Amino acid sequence: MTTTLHSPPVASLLTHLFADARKTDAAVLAPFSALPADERRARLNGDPRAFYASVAEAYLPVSEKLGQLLYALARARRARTVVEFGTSFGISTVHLAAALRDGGGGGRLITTEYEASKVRRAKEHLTQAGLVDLVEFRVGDALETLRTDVPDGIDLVLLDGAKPLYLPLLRLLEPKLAPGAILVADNVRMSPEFAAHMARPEHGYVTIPLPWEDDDCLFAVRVA
Ligand SMILES: C[S@@+](CC[C@H](N)C(=O)[O-])C[C@H]1O[C@@H](n2cnc3c(N)ncnc32)[C@H](O)[C@@H]1O
Repeated sequence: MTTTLHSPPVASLLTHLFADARKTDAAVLAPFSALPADERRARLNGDPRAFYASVAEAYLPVSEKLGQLLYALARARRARTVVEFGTSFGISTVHLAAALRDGGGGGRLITTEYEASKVRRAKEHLTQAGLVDLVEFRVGDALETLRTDVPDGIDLVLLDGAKPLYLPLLRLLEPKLAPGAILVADNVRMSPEFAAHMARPEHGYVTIPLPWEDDDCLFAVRVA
């Protein structure tokens, strides 16, 4: 049996998007990578809106391995309600929406992104993948776009936007999480407050770091 993720239109779209991301991001991020380390750190730790606007042409995608994991986790959870922070051009969104499709009962994936131009491209990619009907795109700052009209019983959350927002967003979404909900947070080393919060069992999560060679992720399950 072939999954939607591995079916020709989606698999070839993802192959193309990951290849384009490698090429595009190398070019877009070259001036940033050439900066002295302290300047790079200052920009990363500065105003996130300004940083992401300065690299708005970059995909900054999840890795191929993390994409596969997101699909597998959403399938294992039989997810119906998924929230994603950080749409970019929709690579992770395609993986998550494919899992909703293959879960059989449809579902709702709410994804949010600052940059309207990125959302337009993401919508095109989800349309090409035949998955756009499962996705609700919200343009703006996640702290505002996810403040209202988020359903109860969230099965899975992907945190992959501005790192200082991980903890405030967790607090915003926590009342809506289903028991046993899954959280995946990428680049957690850049969000030490969030990582410290999640590491304390009294906060209601069992967590496992996924320190892959090209990732720095936290996998967590809501157990409170
Ligand atoms: C690492 S990229 C997301 C990559 C995407 N998950 C993928 O796999 O293709 C992070 C994205 O989050 C967006 N972002 C960062 N902070 C945000 C915020 N506060 N609200 C909405 N979007 C934000 C950025 O513009 C950027 O496109």
